[in-house]
Amino acid sequence: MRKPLKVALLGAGVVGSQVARILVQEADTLESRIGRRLELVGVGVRNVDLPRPGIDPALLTDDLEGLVTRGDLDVVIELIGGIEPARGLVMKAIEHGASIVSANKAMLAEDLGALSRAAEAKGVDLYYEAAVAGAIPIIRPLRESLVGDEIDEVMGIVNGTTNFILDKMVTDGVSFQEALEEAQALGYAEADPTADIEGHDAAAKAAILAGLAFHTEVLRSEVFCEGITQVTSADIAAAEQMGCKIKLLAIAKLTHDDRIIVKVHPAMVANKHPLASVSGAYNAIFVNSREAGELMFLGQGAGGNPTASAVMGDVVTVARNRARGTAAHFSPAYTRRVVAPIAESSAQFFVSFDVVDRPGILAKCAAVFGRHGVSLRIVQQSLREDGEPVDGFPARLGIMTHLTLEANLARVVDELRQSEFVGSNVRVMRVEGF
Ligand SMILES: NC(=O)C1=CN([C@@H]2O[C@H](COP(=O)(O)OP(=O)(O)OC[C@H]3O[C@@H](n4cnc5c(N)ncnc54)[C@H](O)[C@@H]3O)[C@@H](O)[C@H]2O)C=CC1
Ligand SMILES: N[C@@H](CC=O)C(=O)O
Ligand code: NA
Repeated sequence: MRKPLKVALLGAGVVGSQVARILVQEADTLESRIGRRLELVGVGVRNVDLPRPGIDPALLTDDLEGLVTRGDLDVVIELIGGIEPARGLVMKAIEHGASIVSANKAMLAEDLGALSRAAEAKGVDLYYEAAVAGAIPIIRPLRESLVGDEIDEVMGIVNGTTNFILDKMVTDGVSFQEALEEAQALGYAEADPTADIEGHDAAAKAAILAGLAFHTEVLRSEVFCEGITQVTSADIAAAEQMGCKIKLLAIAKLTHDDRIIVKVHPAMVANKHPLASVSGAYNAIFVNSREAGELMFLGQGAGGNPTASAVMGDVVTVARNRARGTAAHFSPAYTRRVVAPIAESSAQFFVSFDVVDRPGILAKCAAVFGRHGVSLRIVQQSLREDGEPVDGFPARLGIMTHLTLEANLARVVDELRQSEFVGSNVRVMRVEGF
């Protein structure tokens, strides 16, 4: 009989516990698919005394460094999350000859280049399908299936927690906080949910997607990022009135001068666009490429079981390579593309603000947009339903623009905020698919 492949697991939380279960329960099936048995030889945890159903207590250790440096490991599955100590442990595991499977987008968005080069130098694998959009196969399509094509744009919903929250607020009318607590209980949120709601998790995923799509290194710090904490129920109602849903989007696209824009922000998505109907913790990603045209990937973006599916897909692939004595190298950075500043990105916007109700005000407002080269697509005026003027401003204008530069829109908003005929509550939302 051929020797089993030795596997170590770091972290037995929401995802790690499911991966451990599958490794044990499905050992025979996995063996038949790999041609070698997978032997779980250690599970690195913080507290070895906690009961962990389905995991042999003898495998538990809180000495994660000792585990990854024991020298006989074939595969290390990193599921502790966060940048350190995860990065140091993964580097050590690579140095000691283990292939890596990780779901850790925070770490990868910080250091994918260095980790890929270290894995390549050592002749081991680095796979991370679960790091972006949970169960959805998107890393492999970008780095393998589409590598012969030219990608122009990647756009999608890549954070399950925020999609779950926004969806619940609309469909069940629950508060932001209630929806967040439910997402945490269901295992969708990061250990620190600020990463989800402030957009940092989506920004890390956007950096990874952009790097793969455009064959370059993109760091988390280069990604423009706005989360959903500033989205109000009034924004949600305004979006509904316009026939849209608010979604947190991650967008990476080529500019006309071969730079890239990488951004994460909430947007009003027209109901007719397929992203508007992506509900709960589902994620969806559009890829627009020159030869293939438009592709859409949809599935569960968060949760223990869906994420474990993606992790196990990588484990089987890496183990098969290992069994054949090979490794696949996907150094992402074939080129060095510049990430353009957000001010140079274009978008459609919905700008809403309170105004005094006087003859000629609409023209004055339109002139502000015109002065900064922003063309108007739809103009709506509504008097307050309760008839009560807000701070002396009885009417509210909602203006949807045509595609315009972020820098121009910022000048419009500055001027509106300084105008005596506009109230202080100026809201701006980017628009997609309208
Ligand atoms: N939960 C989800 O839906 C998804 C999670 N991920 C990623 O998978 C990874 C794991 O996520 P979850 O399982 O949800 O997190 P979790 O917080 O449920 O589990 C992480 C586990 O690692 C342990 N841990 C953390 N630092 C440690 C250390 N220094 N030493 C020993 N143990 C340590 C924690 O005690 C915890 O039990 C993260 O990188 C996360 O971003 C990726 C896709 C989806
Ligand atoms: N917290 C993340 C988990 C998956 O990456 C999310 O909500 O999408
Ligand atoms: Na994935």
